[in-house]
Amino acid sequence: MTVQDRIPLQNGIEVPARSDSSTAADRSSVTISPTARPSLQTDASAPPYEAPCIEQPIKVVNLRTLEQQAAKVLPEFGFHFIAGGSGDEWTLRENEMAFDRLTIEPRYLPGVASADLRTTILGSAVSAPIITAPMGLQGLAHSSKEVGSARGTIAAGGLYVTTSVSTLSLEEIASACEAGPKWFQIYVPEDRDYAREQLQRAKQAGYTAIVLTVDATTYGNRERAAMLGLRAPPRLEFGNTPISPALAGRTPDMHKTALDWGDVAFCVAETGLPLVLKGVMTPALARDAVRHGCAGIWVSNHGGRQLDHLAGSISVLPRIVDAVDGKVPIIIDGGIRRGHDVFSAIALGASVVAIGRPVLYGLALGGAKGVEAVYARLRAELAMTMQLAGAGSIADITPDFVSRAST
Ligand SMILES: Cc1cc2nc3c(=O)[nH]c(=O)nc-3n(C[C@H](O)[C@H](O)[C@H](O)COP(=O)(O)O)c2cc1C
Ligand SMILES: O=C(O)C(=O)c1ccccc1
Repeated sequence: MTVQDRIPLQNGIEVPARSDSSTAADRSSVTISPTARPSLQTDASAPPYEAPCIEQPIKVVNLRTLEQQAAKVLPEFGFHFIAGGSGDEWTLRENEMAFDRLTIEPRYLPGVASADLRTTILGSAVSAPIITAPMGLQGLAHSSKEVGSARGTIAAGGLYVTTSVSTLSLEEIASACEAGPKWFQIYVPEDRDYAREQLQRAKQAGYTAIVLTVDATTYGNRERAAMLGLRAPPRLEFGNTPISPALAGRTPDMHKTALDWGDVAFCVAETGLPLVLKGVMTPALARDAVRHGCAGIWVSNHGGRQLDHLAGSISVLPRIVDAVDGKVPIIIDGGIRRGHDVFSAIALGASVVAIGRPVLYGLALGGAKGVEAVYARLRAELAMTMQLAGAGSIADITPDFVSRAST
């Protein structure tokens, strides 16, 4: 069996032939760390990594085929880092498959002239219930890095979530969001002083909520690079290196493994900002989060990149909605590719959805303009779904619109 034969084919994508000339010995140094710290290893002897740099409006037929378009412009390592999941990639596939098992029950003759997609999330107005999920190391996707995805998101009327493991600094990204809504997602650093500095910088830069990701206390079992023999870049840029001289030498991707509710309280105490808990997959955690004062629940399995064999995120949403009982808003991500996926998630009780990989594919293909085109396409599909299903506004999208496919 060749190396390529072992790669699961996702959405019809052919695994490209290896294009570098590294030896097996070189490749054996490119291992993905089995611990959370650091998250990804580099390969000092690999050739420089060159991300796409074209800025252009792009044609988005739909968000699913975008993956194949992006595979053509991204270096192999970057493409598989973005597209891949963990382990057998079962959860990665299940995220989309779980949406595919849902059906819509239309309400005809509702007298709806056109659909109004606008809504709000934690006090921020958005043009549609669609926001950008936090994603690390966007320098792998495009030379404009997070500035491109942030500009595209804000231009589309979305909300941008900056990750603490961004290529650019959280301040540079905040500037790119200008007056648009922005949240800061933190991987709590092991060093308390550095954690405090990051949180205070985020508040200072104008982020209006903290997202605390709980599903990455060690790095997931990502096998694509090893299976394909792909070499990691010689270095990975992290933009949020410490500012205070007392913290010199602290690495942005040294994350605390022993996360607990004390970390939730710490983030709230340091900033006074609303805290959204990301990675909630059980009603029990959702209930606890509400009890501990979280302002929002983010249902996510990290796009199938962390613990494999977690359920598809839409499968757990109804039970989490019941547990939360309307006390705080719910955000959901994972496999949202179609307007009817957004519609179903809202019908089942989410306030907004977040999209991950499609934003990076748009970024790779056209920079900020590419991201804007991704949003435009998904928004257009949602508007069409609402019009045809008979929902005039986001508030109109009630649970009776969705049922399980009886196949
Ligand atoms: C390349 C990449 C990097 C990611 N980095 C982060 C991160 O830094 N923090 C985080 O909470 N989630 C991270 N995620 C997970 C996303 O926030 C999100 O949960 C997931 O991508 C949603 O699924 P989707 O890609 O199917 O839309 C990352 C996902 C991708 C694809
Ligand atoms: O790849 C990821 O999913 C992720 O969360 C991450 C973590 C550290 C650096 C870059 C991305």
